[in-house]
Amino acid sequence: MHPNRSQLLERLRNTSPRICPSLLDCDFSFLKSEIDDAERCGAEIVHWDVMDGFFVPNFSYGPMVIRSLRPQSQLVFEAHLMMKEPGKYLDGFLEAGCDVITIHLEAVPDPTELLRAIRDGGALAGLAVNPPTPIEQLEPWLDQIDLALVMSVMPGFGGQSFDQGALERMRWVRERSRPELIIEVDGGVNRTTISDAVRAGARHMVVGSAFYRAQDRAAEFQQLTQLVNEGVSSPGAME
Ligand SMILES: O=C(CO)[C@@H](O)[C@H](O)COP(=O)(O)O
Repeated sequence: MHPNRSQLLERLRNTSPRICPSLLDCDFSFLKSEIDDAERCGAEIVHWDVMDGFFVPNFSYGPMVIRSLRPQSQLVFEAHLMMKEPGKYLDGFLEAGCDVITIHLEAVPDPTELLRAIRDGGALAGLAVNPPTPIEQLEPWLDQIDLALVMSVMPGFGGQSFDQGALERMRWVRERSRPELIIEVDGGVNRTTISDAVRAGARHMVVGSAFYRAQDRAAEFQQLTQLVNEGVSSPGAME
């Protein structure tokens, strides 16, 4: 295994659930300090929402922007590729220094080759599913991924409401996957929804608007962390 990959897996596997601020809701004119602010508040990971205007009806940023910020931060960079043709640009994201790269099953119905390329490139491989996609479609790939991203909104925009159906879908993944698979949830995660997400098995909680639009981000991060810890220690929580 690529040394970075094995070290990263070890690091992400061994600790409790984490909050992953989503940069989609930050102030892009201060991108570096917005990433630093996530770190100041206690984050270990930032979530880059990459949108191509085809897979989702919105644009954001690409590998050049991520590459320019990579030397500026020690945080784990996770790229969520909301792209119709992620394979065309995968090398760019690997070269940009992304630590985790997640592609969508809806965009790549047979992701075997791309998942292998992500892992061979030294990153962790994630596979995402949108709310309408039957969760059973993940099953053939569970052994080929490091992270399963269960979307709790239709991707494209921040600030949407959490789809409660994601809870059952995460439980489904948790029951069928090896314990070290990271289950991630993304969309509408906030003080109201985060504990249920943890109880359903989420280990990475992507939080956009609830963090970046908070009046006091450090206090919000702390509050969310407390709710995560309560979710972990309550009945039905992940092992
Ligand atoms: O991938 C996406 C949206 O497509 C998300 O990462 C959002 O950016 C999360 O924002 P909130 O729902 O937390 O406001």
